[in-house]
Amino acid sequence: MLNDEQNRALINGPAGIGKSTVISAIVRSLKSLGKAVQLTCSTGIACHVYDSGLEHQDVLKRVKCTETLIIDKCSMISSRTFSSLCEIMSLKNNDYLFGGVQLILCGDFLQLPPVKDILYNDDGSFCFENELFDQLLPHRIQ
Ligand SMILES: Nc1ncnc2c1ncn2[C@@H]1O[C@H](COP(=O)(O)OP(=O)(O)OP(=O)(O)O)[C@@H](O)[C@H]1O
Repeated sequence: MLNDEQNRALINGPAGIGKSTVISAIVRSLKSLGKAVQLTCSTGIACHVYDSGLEHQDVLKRVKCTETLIIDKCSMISSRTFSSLCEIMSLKNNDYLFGGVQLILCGDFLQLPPVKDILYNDDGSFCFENELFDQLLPHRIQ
């Protein structure tokens, strides 16, 4: 389990290796410790950020109470969406990237890539191509 000094992690591996199983175990463990965990995936994030139908206040409340944010299928999170998420999470605490929440990304960058979206000026580049990614996670994707 991650401690306070291991505040962020990338769980990366090929299809069927057991990433989602590990995530489920992490969620169970963190919840048993009383942590406020939000688990979502790339399609879920699209729903929450753009067209979830939730009242803004509901999203804001959820952002502010989140202690750990887990994003599964992160290969489909574009660089632009990653920046947007970072901005949204800064509503919790503007002093830290992603509002200072514990961030756990999970996925396989050799599976589905982000979807390009001209309407949102999204060129479909990967989240790991975003400079914020380097600041948040020291991992290198080649
Ligand atoms: N330690 C393990 N021992 C045996 N089976 C496992 C183990 N971990 C996971 N599995 C099984 O392997 C299968 C794939 O696991 P899981 O869905 O977690 O993989 P994944 O890496 O998330 O896959 P994908 O990238 O395709 O979403 C599941 O049926 C799961 O129950």
